[in-house]
Amino acid sequence: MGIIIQQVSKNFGDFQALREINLDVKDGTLVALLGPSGSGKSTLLRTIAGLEQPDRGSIWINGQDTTYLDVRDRNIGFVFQHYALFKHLTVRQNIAFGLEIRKTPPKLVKEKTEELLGLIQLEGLGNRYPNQLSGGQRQRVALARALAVSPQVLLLDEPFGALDAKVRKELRAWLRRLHQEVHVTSVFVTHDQEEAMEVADYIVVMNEGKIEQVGTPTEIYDHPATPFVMSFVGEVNVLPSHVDLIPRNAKVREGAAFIRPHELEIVPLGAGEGTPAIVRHITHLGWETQVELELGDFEVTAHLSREQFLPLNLTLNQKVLVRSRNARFFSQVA
Ligand SMILES: Nc1ncnc2c1ncn2[C@@H]1O[C@H](COP(=O)(O)OP(=O)(O)OP(=O)(O)O)[C@@H](O)[C@H]1O
Repeated sequence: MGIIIQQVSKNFGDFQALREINLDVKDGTLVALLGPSGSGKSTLLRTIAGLEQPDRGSIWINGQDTTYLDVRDRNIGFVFQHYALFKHLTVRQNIAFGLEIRKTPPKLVKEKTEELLGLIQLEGLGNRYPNQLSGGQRQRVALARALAVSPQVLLLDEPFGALDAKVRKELRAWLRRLHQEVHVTSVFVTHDQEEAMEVADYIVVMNEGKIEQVGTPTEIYDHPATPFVMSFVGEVNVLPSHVDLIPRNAKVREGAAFIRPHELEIVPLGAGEGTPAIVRHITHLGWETQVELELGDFEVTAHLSREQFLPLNLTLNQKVLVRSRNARFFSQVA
């Protein structure tokens, strides 16, 4: 079951926001729509929700054709970037709201509300008002409110976008655990590749209204299907394929070579094979060090772990050798 999107296109005037999207979101999975601003992520999410109508194509939710079904009849839970809690209701009343307007018996409302307060780990804060909560707590309440009515599908549009980096990171881990408990089919929009990697079972990479690739976080990172995906889901050096530092065992193809910074190795002069390079900048990033190197006409960026970096004793303008453990080739550049 889950969500099946078939040949969905959507125009805003002359602008094509979605181009023949085909996507299968398996039942009970958490899928991230990842892409740069304007790539069509929110439009696709809003189309699944019924807040936008596709111009062509169809959307099936749990076996039902919902393409033209009213938004209220889709039984979808929605969480937006900006907390849409009712200010004049307490946390408990906010969570209970959807159940009460559905005329759920009071005993059931109470049970469900307490269960959800436990699930979002805010048991002690049920009587507070939204303005007495932190941003992260408010988003947890928004999620509980969306889950209260047992939606068939949960849609989240940059739910942690307005929060600071530390809280975002905590909430990602929390959402992952929560999803493992509730297993509702969920689609999550983000432009943050780290967030998508950490939270999702599958990532859908979007660009200019099209899907570039669908895969697990590991598949997307290790086997990017296009230069766009390779560049979007992590840093990358793009070099002409004839450049020397490409590993000998790599099958050199036409086009450009894509090398991740952590795939580069630095070797002291005389200590092995490699392409001569000059150290131009060293930046300490905490758990790793970024070294920018000049190789004739090109610059490359290497990321070294502390263990790799310290024994090298690198200094600015030092001559070194550089080589790559890996490279991928694409015929066109992103
Ligand atoms: N109601 C609308 N009318 C006209 N153009 C729109 C409308 N909604 C979206 N668009 C355009 O469609 C494109 C895709 O927008 P969308 O919001 O889906 O992108 P996104 O990938 O979610 O970007 P962001 O991360 O910035 O939210 C954008 O160029 C946007 O300007």
